[in-house]
This record gives sequence, C-alpha cells and structure tokens, in this order.
Amino acid sequence: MKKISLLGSTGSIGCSALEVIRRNPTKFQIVSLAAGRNIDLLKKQIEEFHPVMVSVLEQECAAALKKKLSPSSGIEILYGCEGCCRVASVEDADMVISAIVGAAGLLPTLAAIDAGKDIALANKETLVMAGKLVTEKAKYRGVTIFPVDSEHSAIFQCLAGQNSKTVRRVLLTASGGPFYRFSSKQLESVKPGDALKHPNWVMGNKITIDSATMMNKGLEIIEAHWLFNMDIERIHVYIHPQSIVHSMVEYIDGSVIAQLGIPDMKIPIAYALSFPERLDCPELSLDLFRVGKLEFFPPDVNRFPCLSLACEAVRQGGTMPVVLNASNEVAVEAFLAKRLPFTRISELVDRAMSSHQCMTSPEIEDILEADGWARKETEKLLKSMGH
Ligand SMILES: NC(=O)C1=CN([C@@H]2O[C@H](COP(=O)(O)OP(=O)(O)OC[C@H]3O[C@@H](n4cnc5c(N)ncnc54)[C@H](OP(=O)(O)O)[C@@H]3O)[C@@H](O)[C@H]2O)C=CC1
Ligand SMILES: CC(=O)[C@@H](O)[C@H](O)COP(=O)(O)O
Ligand SMILES: [Mn+2]
Repeated sequence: MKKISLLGSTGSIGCSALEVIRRNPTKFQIVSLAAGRNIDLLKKQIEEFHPVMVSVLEQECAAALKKKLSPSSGIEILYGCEGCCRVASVEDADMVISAIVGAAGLLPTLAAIDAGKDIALANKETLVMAGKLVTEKAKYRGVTIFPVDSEHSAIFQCLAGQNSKTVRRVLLTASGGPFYRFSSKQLESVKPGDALKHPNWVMGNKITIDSATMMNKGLEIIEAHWLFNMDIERIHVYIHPQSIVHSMVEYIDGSVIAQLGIPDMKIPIAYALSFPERLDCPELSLDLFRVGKLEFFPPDVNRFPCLSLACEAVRQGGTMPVVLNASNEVAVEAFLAKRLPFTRISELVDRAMSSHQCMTSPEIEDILEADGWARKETEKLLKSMGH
C-alpha cells in the first residue's frame, strides 16, 4: 500500500488524482491533503479519504473547516505555507503529489524532497523557478521525481530508462490552444471566456490561459530541460491539434517513439503513482479510427511570443526563469480580471524580463526574492501601461 500526501487536492489534477486513488483502494492510501480556499470540497474529501492532517490557505479557512468537521474526526488542521510544508513532509507518506498551481507549489515540493518523499510532479512552476536546485536536491536525497504533466510523462515513457546520450531530440507536442489559427489582429480582441475554452483538456484557469498564449509550452520546455537533462536546442515544439500524441523521442538511429492516449490526466497520474507497474483503467481507451487523423505543424513564435520568452529565460538562466514565471502569473491574473488585453500578456513578461538584473546560481532565498521583485515590477509596468 503506497501512502500518499496530495497537495492541491481541490484542483483539477487533485480531483483526478483522487479518482485514481478511489478506484484503487488496495494500492493507495491518502495520509494528508493540502488545498487553498475550497473548504466545502475539502470537507467531502476528508470524509471520504480520512487523512490524518490537512492544510488550507489561511487561518480563517482553517477555522471555518474546523467548524464544519465533527469534533471526533481527530484530524490536524494547519494553514499557510508552513502548514502545507508539514503536509508535504508528513512522516507516514511515501509519495507526494505536487499539484498546487503556480509559485506557491515550490516550497512544499522542496519540503517533501527534504523529507525524502518521492514526488509525482504536476506543478511545473517548481522546475521553472528552481530546476537546478530541485533536481540536485532530489539526487542528493535519493528522491525520484515522476512527471505528471502529460508531455513529460510521455517523454518519460518513450525514454523507458534509456541513456539521454542516445536521444537525438525530443518532440514536445502542443495543442496550440483555442487560437492557434487566429491572426495577430484577431488575437488582440480575445476575451477570458474564449481563452478558457481549451479545445481538448479540462484544466484549472491558470494553465488554460497559459495554453492559449503558449506560455504553457514555454514552461514545459524548461520543465523538460531539467527533468531529462536536455539542452533546449534538442527540445522541438510541434503543434498537434488533436492532443493524442502526448510527445515523442527521436533516437540517434532515426527511430521515433511516441506515447499516445486520450487527453485524460488520469493516465499520466496513474503511471506516476504506480511506476513501474501499470494500473488497469478499462475506461481509458483510445479509438484511433474515431480520431481519424493526427496532424503536426510548426509553431509561430511571432503570434505566440511566450515560447521565445521562455527559451530566452533558460538561455540567460539564474533568476530569469523565476521572473518569467512570476510576471506571467501576474499578467494572467490581470487578463482574467479583464485589466489586460490578451496580446499584452507576453509584452508585460518581456518588459519585466528586460528590466531584471539576472543573478546566476541563485539559492532559494534569491529565488523567492526574484519572485517577489518580479510581481511588484509587473504590477508597476501594468499601471504604467495604463491598466
Ligand atoms: N490541470 C491539468 O490538466 C494539468 C495541470 N498541470 C499543472 O498542475 C498544477 C495544478 O493545476 P490545476 O489542477 O489545473 O490547477 P487548479 O487551479 O485546478 O487547482 C489548483 C489547486 O491548488 C490549490 N492552491 C492554489 N493556491 C494555493 C496555495 N497558495 N496554497 C495551497 N493550495 C493552493 C487550489 O486550492 P483551492 O481550489 O481550494 O483554492 C487547488 O487545489 C499547475 O502547476 C499546472 O500547471 C500540469 C499538467 C496538466
Ligand atoms: C494536460 C497537459 O499536460 C497540459 O499541459 C496540456 O498539454 C495543455 O495543452 P497545450 O498543449 O495546449 O499547452
Ligand atoms: Mn502539459
């Protein structure tokens, strides 16, 4: 029985992970949960999975949750980043699923690694912000990071333990989002409601907007760079509107190995939880006759500049990817709040990166400082741009 701590239990990945666990009660057991503010859903999860410890975003949420639960539940209720880090390092857990959205996922994931837990990693921002630190720490602690992100799970499966020296390149697939056929002019007037309609995946709001700007693919290039120790020049993005081929690996002999499946996150989650075994999921079946065609196109970095910004951030290294990520988080929130036009998301990130004094080889304190600086700077730029 694998004991699991789940961070971000009330989110899209969190709920899919609980569905996998629900269907495999003899294989997995939840020991702790962390969420943000959705205490109604968290209460239901507590009553079903009986964790010994939970954490929520703020003290008020913890107090409200305590009132809703039976006094005899005996559960420990914590809050804030500290509470989340305790959930992530709870003694009993073998594995931590890191599925909080954004930079808030970094410290709890590091706490889990420090405590020697294997990680099922959905929170790509962790590797974008602190890839060097996280991978080095994981190696030192003997911790394995299993990718949950669908493309990285695909690459992991295509690599099948092979030495990366035998790999010529990685073909990272992207749906292109809802606007991949839009002209620059059309992109100027897209609204949050349009951008939140991903053609193939049902996901949280932040990653859905990132898919629409293609910043998601930029973040995923950085994620693949750290997970598979691969230069970004060997990571090539392919627009694949069907989201059936989740990524491919080309070997030095010319063989290309792909992983295919329906677009359902339960597949990569199940693999990360059960590796090296595979779980029986009869309902998750791919009918290629129904899919009919699989198409591949090159990305257009002129209409989707976030891809180039992400590559530039890795090339500069140090704290630049931290700024890319933080500035993007602020810009996405501003777009969702209808403060910022869609096409200005990339412009804002670009401007924040341009005004950053990049620091090489940052420690965790430097990373957090750069994150805070970028958030303030982006807010300042937003105002100076009249938003
Ligand atoms: N959704 C998907 O299919 C995929 C997601 N990912 C990645 O996985 C991560 C999660 O994405 P997704 O599930 O879509 O996001 P959601 O927005 O659906 O869920 C986010 C989760 O994080 C919690 N949360 C947010 N902020 C905090 C905080 N400060 N402290 C503690 N908990 C917090 C939320 O709590 P609450 O709702 O209670 O406030 C919620 O449980 C992201 O990094 C994303 O890029 C990667 C591949 C696919
Ligand atoms: C499900 C998943 O892994 C997402 O990251 C997804 O790939 C987003 O789709 P895009 O390819 O449109 O970014
Ligand atoms: Mn992905």
